Amino acid sequence: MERTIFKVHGSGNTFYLFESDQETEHDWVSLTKWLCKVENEGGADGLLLVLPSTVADAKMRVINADGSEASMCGNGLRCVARYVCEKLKKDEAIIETMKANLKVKREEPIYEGVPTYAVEISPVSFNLESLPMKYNNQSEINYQLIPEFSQDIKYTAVSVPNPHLIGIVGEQYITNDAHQTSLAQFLNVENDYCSDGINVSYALPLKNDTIFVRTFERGVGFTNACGTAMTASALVAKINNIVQNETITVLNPGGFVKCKVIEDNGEYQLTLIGNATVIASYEIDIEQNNYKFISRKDTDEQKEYKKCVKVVREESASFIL
Ligand SMILES: N[C@@H](CCC[C@H](N)C(=O)O)C(=O)O
Repeated sequence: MERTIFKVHGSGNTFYLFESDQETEHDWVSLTKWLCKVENEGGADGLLLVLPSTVADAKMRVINADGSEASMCGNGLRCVARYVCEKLKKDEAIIETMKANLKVKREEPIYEGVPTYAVEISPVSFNLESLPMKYNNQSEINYQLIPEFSQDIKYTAVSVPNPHLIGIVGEQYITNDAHQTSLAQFLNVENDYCSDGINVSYALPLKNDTIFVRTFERGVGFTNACGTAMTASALVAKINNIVQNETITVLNPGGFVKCKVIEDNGEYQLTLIGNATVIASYEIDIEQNNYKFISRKDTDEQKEYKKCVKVVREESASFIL
C-alpha cells in the first residue's frame, strides 16, 4: 500500500508526519518504531499522526520513538499546524490533542524563508497529581532542591500537559551531560516518583530574556529540542525572576524558539513560536511488517533553516556551537 509521508522538524526535533482518515487504519506503534530506526533514513524522534476531528480542524496524535504515546508535543504541533493550515488554506486553526483543543497560527518568519507557527501550550498545572508525580506528600515541587536528585540544582515539576521536570543549572551541567543523563534515564521510565515517567530538562539562564534548554525526553532520549519542555522552562524562569521579559528566547541544541508567558489571575497562557520545516516527502509502502521507502523528494527548506541556525549560534554562547 503506497502512501505519502513527510519528514518534518521543529528546532531539529524531527518527526514523520502522516495523515490518515481512519484512526485505527494501521498499527502505528510498529510503524513508528520502524521509521525511527537510525538505519532507516536517519530515524526520527517520533510520528505525528494527523487525523479527522469532530471538534476541531484536525486531531494530532504523537507516538514517541519507543512506541509510547505522548499527550502533547510542542515542536510537533507547529509542524501539524502548518500542514493543516496549508491544506485548509487558513492562517489559523484548532487542533485536537489528547487533553485539549489548541489554537495554532501562522506567524511572521523567525528568519527569512523559514516557515513559522505559533501554538498554544495548555493546560498548565503545577499540581503533582497532574503529572503524575509523588514526592514527600507535597502538592507541588516549585524551584526547590531535591537532595535525592542533586545537592545543588533547584527543580520544578509541571505538566503542560505532558510531564516535565525542569532543573535550573549552571554551565557545568550543560558542558557535561552526565548528571542529566543518569537522572533522566532513571526518571524517564516508570519509577517511585513518576508512574508514567517524566521528561527531564536542564535550563541555563543566559540573559534577562534568554535561556538555553536541553531535554532528555521520555521515549526518545536526548533530542535537539523539546517544545513543551522549552515552554515549561521559560515559565519556570519567568515566575522565579530568572528572566524578566514576557517573550523569552530559548536556545536549544537544534536552533531556537520564542516562548511567550502571560499570567492572568494566577493562570498561565503559554505560546510557543518557531520553525515548522519540511525536510522531505517520501512515498512509502506501509504493508504490515514489510515497510519500505519507495522514493524521497527533498525540499529546499533545510538550507534556509541551516542559515538561520548559523546566525543564532554565532550570536550565542560557545557551548552550543
Ligand atoms: N518533543 C516533544 C515532546 C514529545 C513527547 C515527550 N517525549 C513525552 O513523552 O512527553 C515536544 O516538542 O514537546
